Amino acid sequence: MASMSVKHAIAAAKKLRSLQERFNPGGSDIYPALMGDEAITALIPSGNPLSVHILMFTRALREQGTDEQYEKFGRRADNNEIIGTFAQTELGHGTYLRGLEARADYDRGTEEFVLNTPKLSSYKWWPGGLGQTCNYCIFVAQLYIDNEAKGMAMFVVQIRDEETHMPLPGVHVGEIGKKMGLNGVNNGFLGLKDYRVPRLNMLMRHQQVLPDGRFVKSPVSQVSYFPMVFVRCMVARQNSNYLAQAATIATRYSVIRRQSPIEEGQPEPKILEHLTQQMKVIPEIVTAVVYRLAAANLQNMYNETAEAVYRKDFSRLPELHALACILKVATSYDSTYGIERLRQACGGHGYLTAGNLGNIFAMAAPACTYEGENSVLYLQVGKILMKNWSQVLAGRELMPSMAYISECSKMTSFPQWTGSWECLLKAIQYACVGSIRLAFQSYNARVQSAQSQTAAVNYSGLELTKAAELHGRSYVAGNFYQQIVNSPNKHQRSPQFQKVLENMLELHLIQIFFRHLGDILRFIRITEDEISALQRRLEEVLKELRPDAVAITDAFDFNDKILSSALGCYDGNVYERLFEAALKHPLNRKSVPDFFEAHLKPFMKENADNAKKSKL
Ligand SMILES: CCCCCCCCCC/C=C\CCCCCC(=O)SCCNC(=O)CCNC(=O)[C@H](O)C(C)(C)COP(=O)(O)OP(=O)(O)OC[C@H]1O[C@@H](n2cnc3c(N)ncnc32)[C@H](O)[C@@H]1OP(=O)(O)O
Ligand SMILES: Cc1cc2nc3c(=O)[nH]c(=O)nc-3n(C[C@H](O)[C@H](O)[C@H](O)COP(=O)(O)OP(=O)(O)OC[C@H]3O[C@@H](n4cnc5c(N)ncnc54)[C@H](O)[C@@H]3O)c2cc1C
Repeated sequence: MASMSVKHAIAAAKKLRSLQERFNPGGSDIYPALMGDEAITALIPSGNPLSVHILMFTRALREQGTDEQYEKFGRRADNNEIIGTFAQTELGHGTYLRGLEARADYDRGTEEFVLNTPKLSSYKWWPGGLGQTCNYCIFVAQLYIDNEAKGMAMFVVQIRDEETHMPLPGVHVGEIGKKMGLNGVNNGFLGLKDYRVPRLNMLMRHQQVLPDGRFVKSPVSQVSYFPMVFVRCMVARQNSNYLAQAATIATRYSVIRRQSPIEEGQPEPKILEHLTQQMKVIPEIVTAVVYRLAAANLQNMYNETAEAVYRKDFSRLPELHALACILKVATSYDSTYGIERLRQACGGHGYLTAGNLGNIFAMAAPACTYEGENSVLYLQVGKILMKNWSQVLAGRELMPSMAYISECSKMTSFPQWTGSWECLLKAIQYACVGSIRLAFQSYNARVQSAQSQTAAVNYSGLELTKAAELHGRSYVAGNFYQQIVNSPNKHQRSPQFQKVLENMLELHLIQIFFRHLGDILRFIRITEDEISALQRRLEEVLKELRPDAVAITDAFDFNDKILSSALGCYDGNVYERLFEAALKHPLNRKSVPDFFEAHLKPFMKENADNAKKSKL
């Protein structure tokens, strides 16, 4: 499987090169890379062994290395002359970066770094492509000068001979084993023993070690985390894509499959006529659209911030970090749960490999873990919200994506309930700010009672993650509302198209309202009649969107090869394709399976003989 994946990945990387030359000759524009990776990722159901090379290795060389280091390593990596990965996570640590054990000791006598993974737990473990594909990596280690820890640093390390691909002396490298999915990625392990690299193999755009061993600190230590921010932004886009693929499959299947008359004596309807089926499928279509728009916004913010960082302007890093965390978590959680809901909406056939929903789930699910485990990133955002609440209390302005927090903090109570879109959006934001306030009271009380910040974060963790989740909902719903209601190109849309978009906004806001009704009722008084009115509107908007469901998913424009699903094929010949896939199963090559003579027949005969004996 790994070699097949590498073969496909190389073919797509060549396509990527031609895309790059067509779209942006000689440039390093990321979009062809992403499209290439999107195509590679979609066309290789077992995952792309070059993903981390494309998305992290090449970018770290560009963003963390000096111009000279880019010339020496980065250009060859961009040109796929060398293939690398990003080796940060260890067997013993993934989340807690300050606990990483791999070390780099500076030897001023030879102007080299001596790299070691001192214990088994220090082995790098998980990096994509590390097992067999890569001959280089970015090796993340704790930097030591005269045995004094200086923090994390990144090193360009060659791990295999470029001609023979043999591991170099001092390198212990291999595959970590079978996973739930992505088994074409050859995630690997890496141990280094007294492995020496020249001083100039440490990426030094932001921090330096001079020949005499003097250390020049980075102006902003977090800029070394920047490669992770990029992938978090990509996860938001990638996982909204996976959800869109699953929604396309389930929607098409739901208008082919007929089951259970709604009226006695009537013919069996398409299952998408059942209201409960509409509630399983249509909200997922809308969620895919909502996150695709949010991910595009985030991508633009990433590009602007990356350019600013290149100019040593780090001012927008904190906001990008907060948004990248919140969107990576929200899209990976909601897409993973959504794909499973869509699989279940396809009944038994949804469980067949030929439907491909299981594989899409297996591709989407690890995004809840990699690039920052989701609850850890929620806690990270919770901490940032605490800092921002202190700013609110001090009357200071907040970053643009948190401006609503200041506005809501000035409201002494929630205005008269109208049920309008603005009202629903404000309710979600108001509940978020109420949750932030409560979390802050708990957190601050702990800090005031002499608990350390880290301990206070831990013991306030449930409230911090709730506040973070509601902040994510507020940001995503607010972004969708702006794009539908206040977009500058709204007038270019046909009235019919605008109506479909507004129906999607209606559904998204009501769905989020009901999902967080408990959180909202904690801070806002809403009557039973007002809630029942929203229930009616939910049923109504599902009915309104039902006729557009297929057209919206067709607009995602996935061809049959990308969907790779007998349930979601464009021509709708589901049963013929399921049967065709079944007949291809190896067990159907013979009428009598080999195990009959070897196992089943003796087993049945032994039971029959025993039965006869017991009668005698
Ligand atoms: C479909 C189209 C797209 C095409 C396909 C795209 C596919 C994309 C996805 C698939 C690709 C590849 C496959 C998967 C690759 C996966 C690769 C990996 O997993 S790499 C390893 C990832 N590991 C992590 O993410 C580690 C998680 N841990 C952390 O990030 C940090 O430990 C922490 C943030 C949890 C804690 O940071 P720490 O410094 O230890 O401590 P503090 O929390 O106190 O933070 C101090 C200070 O720094 C700020 N901060 C933290 N992180 C960042 C950051 N990233 N950027 C900016 N600022 C940061 C934090 O807010 C604090 O600030 P203060 O002001 O001091 O409070
Ligand atoms: C498919 C895949 C691909 C990957 N690719 C790469 C790669 O290319 N390069 C790379 O370097 N890494 C890679 N990783 C590793 C990935 O980045 C880590 O698995 C991830 O960062 C989580 O760290 P961990 O595995 O140590 O989990 P842990 O941090 O051990 O998490 C276990 C549990 O502990 C909890 N926990 C941890 N810390 C805290 C805390 N402070 N507060 C509360 N709870 C906490 C977590 O929430 C979680 O529930 C990959 C992982 C996967 C699954």
